[in-house]
Amino acid sequence: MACFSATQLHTLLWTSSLNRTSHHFKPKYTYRTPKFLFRQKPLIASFSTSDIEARTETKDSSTATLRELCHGHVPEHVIRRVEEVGYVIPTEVQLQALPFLYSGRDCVLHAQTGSGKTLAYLLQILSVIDSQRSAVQALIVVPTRELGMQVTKVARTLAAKPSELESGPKSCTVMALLDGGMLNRHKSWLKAEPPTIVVATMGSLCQMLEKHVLKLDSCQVLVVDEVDFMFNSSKEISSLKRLLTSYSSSKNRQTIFASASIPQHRRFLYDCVQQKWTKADVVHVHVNSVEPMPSCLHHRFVVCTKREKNQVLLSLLQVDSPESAIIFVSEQSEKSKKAGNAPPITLLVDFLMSSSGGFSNVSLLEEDMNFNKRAASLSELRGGGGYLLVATDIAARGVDLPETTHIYNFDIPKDAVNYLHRAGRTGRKPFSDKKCFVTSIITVEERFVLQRFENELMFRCEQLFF
Ligand SMILES: Nc1ncnc2c1ncn2[C@@H]1O[C@H](COP(=O)(O)OP(=O)(O)OP(=O)(O)O)[C@@H](O)[C@H]1O
Repeated sequence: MACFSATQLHTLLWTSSLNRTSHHFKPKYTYRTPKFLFRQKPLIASFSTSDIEARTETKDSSTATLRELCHGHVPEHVIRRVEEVGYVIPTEVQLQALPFLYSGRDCVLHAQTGSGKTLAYLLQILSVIDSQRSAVQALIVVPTRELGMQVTKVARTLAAKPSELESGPKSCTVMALLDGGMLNRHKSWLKAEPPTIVVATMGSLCQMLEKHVLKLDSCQVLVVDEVDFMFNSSKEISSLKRLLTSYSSSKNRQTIFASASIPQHRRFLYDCVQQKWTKADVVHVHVNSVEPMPSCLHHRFVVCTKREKNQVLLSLLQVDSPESAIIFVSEQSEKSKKAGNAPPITLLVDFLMSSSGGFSNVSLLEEDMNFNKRAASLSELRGGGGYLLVATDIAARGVDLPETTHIYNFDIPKDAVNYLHRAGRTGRKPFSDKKCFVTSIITVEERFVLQRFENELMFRCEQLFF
């Protein structure tokens, strides 16, 4: 149990409660493919990382640069722009996936959070599109507006001309078609001069497709980011299947799926081929398959009662004094909403702001905020300086705030996959091994749930005692 006094805060002792030496646990969601599925020659090319290395004629991973990897595939002005932005050395997933992507194969990019999957698929898009042509040639589907805004920003940054190139080819246009956006304006834009790349949430995309405003006849690349989340969402699944099969055909496009978590991936790959979401020779690029989370993450937990949680969080923040942190809070239940209770996230923000610790700079990100407020909240954080973001799980998928060093699970994630994605909001600097911290505040009853996550995701969690 935790007790809190100012003196104790400063004499806090972090003690490991775990003496386990081995953590070779079997992930719960390892899917055993029924033998009959692969009785004949496998329909699916599913390679482990080493298989891919063996089949890829890339340079030695320690010496290849992004320029060398992109040469002959990506236009020179895009390569220069990539370098100007600061991407010089490819990450492992980029090194493994780009040769397959450039060959036109459909790919499932399955690699840790923060491993650079976005740049991998954007480079492929930029290698095939013709910026002189006015037609939607690439479509990127994302689960949230936040991720959509972020991907749009990276795509626009890479598509812009390098600073020294004033003349030269016209750069391609990128449209963000995200829920809550100004869809009427987008309709006129789509009719007048279709953009080259569209980044869309499923809801907005379907509206445009159903009204025949958006046409996918010229779409050469379709990306579904956070694919497991999309297939798991009852709201998205039927539209997504329609997009993959009715609105467009896998024969006429390259299909790329990306996520850090693809539970039962063999089953998923089998479905991809059977349902014709991809072509039969789809490649599964699985990087770091034995270590689902970045190794620079240090996982910790504190056990306390529900009533002590606020105070424990405050103590942790005072002791850690993180420069930039995200605190994850559960969404308010429908029952609590109906009862007219204040959302737990707002109560927590109020508590932090009124606490003696002086957290005046607390930002908030949750589902019920309007589009502009949500956009403003994130761009403020990206503006530089330290931040303390209190968020629901809408910030758990894909959001890239590389300065985040600490994650606090004020409420325990609902499953291991959710833990992985929340934890993955930190440790997002590909070539840095700076330690980042993920701390869960749990009750005694929740300890076994956290233990289950440890087993499934193969990590060890250290208990903090006050
Ligand atoms: N080659 C590179 N060199 C340096 N930084 C890179 C490189 N590729 C990507 N990054 C940076 O790494 C961070 C994470 O990249 P990205 O958002 O694509 O991760 P992700 O694999 O999509 O993660 P998630 O699964 O959490 O969505 C970003 O800040 C990005 O700018």
